[in-house]
Formats: sequence, structure tokens, C-alpha cells
Amino acid sequence: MPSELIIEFTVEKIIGEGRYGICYQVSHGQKTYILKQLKRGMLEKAGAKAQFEEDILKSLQHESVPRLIRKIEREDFCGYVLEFMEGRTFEDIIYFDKHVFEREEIYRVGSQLVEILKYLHSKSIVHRDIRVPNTLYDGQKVNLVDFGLARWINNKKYRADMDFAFLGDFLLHLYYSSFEFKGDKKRPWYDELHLHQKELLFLKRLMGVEQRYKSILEVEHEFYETFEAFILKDGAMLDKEEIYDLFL
Ligand SMILES: Nc1ncnc2c1ncn2[C@@H]1O[C@H](COP(=O)(O)OP(=O)(O)OP(=O)(O)O)[C@@H](O)[C@H]1O
Repeated sequence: MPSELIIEFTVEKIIGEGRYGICYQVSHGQKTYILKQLKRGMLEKAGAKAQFEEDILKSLQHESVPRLIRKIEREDFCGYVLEFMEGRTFEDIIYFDKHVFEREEIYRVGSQLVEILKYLHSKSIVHRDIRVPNTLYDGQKVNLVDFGLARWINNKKYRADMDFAFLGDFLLHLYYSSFEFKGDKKRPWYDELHLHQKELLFLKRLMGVEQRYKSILEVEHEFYETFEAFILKDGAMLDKEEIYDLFL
């Protein structure tokens, strides 16, 4: 990184290096930002594609999506300064902290992701990379980052329903956090996870194993139907025992 940028932004740590760039956590005065450097080689190869992340982030205003603070385009550095979003990645929370997500928490996390997707799709944007390393969580709020693969929906190559299988796969990571492998032969998720009938159908439809959902509004409707049917009773969360009874 060029020294001038180190003067303007103090590099706190390197968060990661991906195919397209390097992510730094930086500070400027009291404020923390993310500095995402785009690799020059990749930028040239990717051409117009690199423009999507910038244009898409600029068009968004959502508390769970980082704001694009500014673009830096210089001879020796090309990248973005992004709003710093709180939380650890779900990847770290599940695989490093070994946190177990119970249904109530899966419901709370899932409902936030559905809400974020509803916003993105209403802006004609498909994210195409909703995965555990690109979602942050502080125990309450879910944030979605990495818009490198996001595109404007054109209903040909880029369809809104592409995000549904990602959402399904993401939710499966949460369900598997409580799964105990007993050395059994590996079976498909729909056989080995202990799921309520409605949950099973909801996840199968997200994943495209059963008839795919047509829109995020349909996903949202089914999400609440599915979870509220057995998690909420008279407006209150069922406790673990009560949820278990429903499975019998
Ligand atoms: N705005 C943000 N606030 C906080 N953390 C962020 C933010 N943006 C990215 N990160 C962190 O940096 C990591 C890498 O970011 P991002 O995925 O955008 O970079 P990338 O170069 O596309 O990486 P990859 O190729 O591995 O996907 C994320 O997993 C997340 O932990």
C-alpha cells in the first residue's frame, strides 16, 4: 500500500485477501472504515465488471449494507472506502466460536436477511453471494457485505431467484450448528436434519429441490408462515420443550 494512504488511513489490520482485492480495517481520526483495494491485474481483467460493485453500493441506503464513502482511483491505488459494519462473520461465529443457533435465533437472523433481500430486490439488485463469510452479526443485527458479484436484475442472466438458494444454504449452516455428527454415513441435509415439515418444505423450495419461489415477497410470506406456525404461540416465543413437543 502506498505510504500516503497509510498517512491518511491508519491500517489497523488486514481482514482478508480475496481473488479481486485486499480488505483492510483502517482508521481516520476516531472513525473506523473498511478500505477495499482492488488488485490492478484483476481490475484490468474484470473491466466493466468492477464498476458494478461501486454503482450498486452507491444506489443503496440500508442500515445493514455498507455505505460507499468514496472511491480512490490513482496510479498506484485503486479501491473503495466503505462504512465499517459491526459484527463477526457467521463463518467465524459458527466454525470458530462454535456458537449453536437455536430456532428462535435462526428465525431472528433469517427474518433480517429476508428483509435485506426484499430491499435489494425492490431496487432491482441481486446479491449472488449471500454466504457465511459475507454476513456479519453482533448477536442482534445482521449486516450484508461484499457486493462484488451483485448485479442489476435483468431476468435473463441475473434473476432475483438466484439469491434464494444462497439464503437456503446460509440457513442450513445455522441449522447444522446444532447438529451432532455421530459418525453415521453422510446423508442429504433433508434426511439428517431434524426439521419440522413446514421448515423442510420451505428450505427445499429455497434450494430448488421443490418448486422454486417466484419472488422475495413469496419467500417472505412463506418464511413467516413457516416459523410463526410453530415458534410463535399467542405472540410469544415457545420455549425449547414446547418446540420439541411440536415435533412429536
Ligand atoms: N463494510 C464492512 N464492514 C466490516 N467488515 C467488512 C466490510 N466489508 C468487508 N468486510 C470484511 O472483509 C471480508 C472481505 O470482504 P469482501 O468479501 O468484500 O472482500 P473480497 O475481496 O471480495 O473477498 P473475497 O474474494 O474473499 O470474497 C469480509 O468477509 C468481512 O469480514
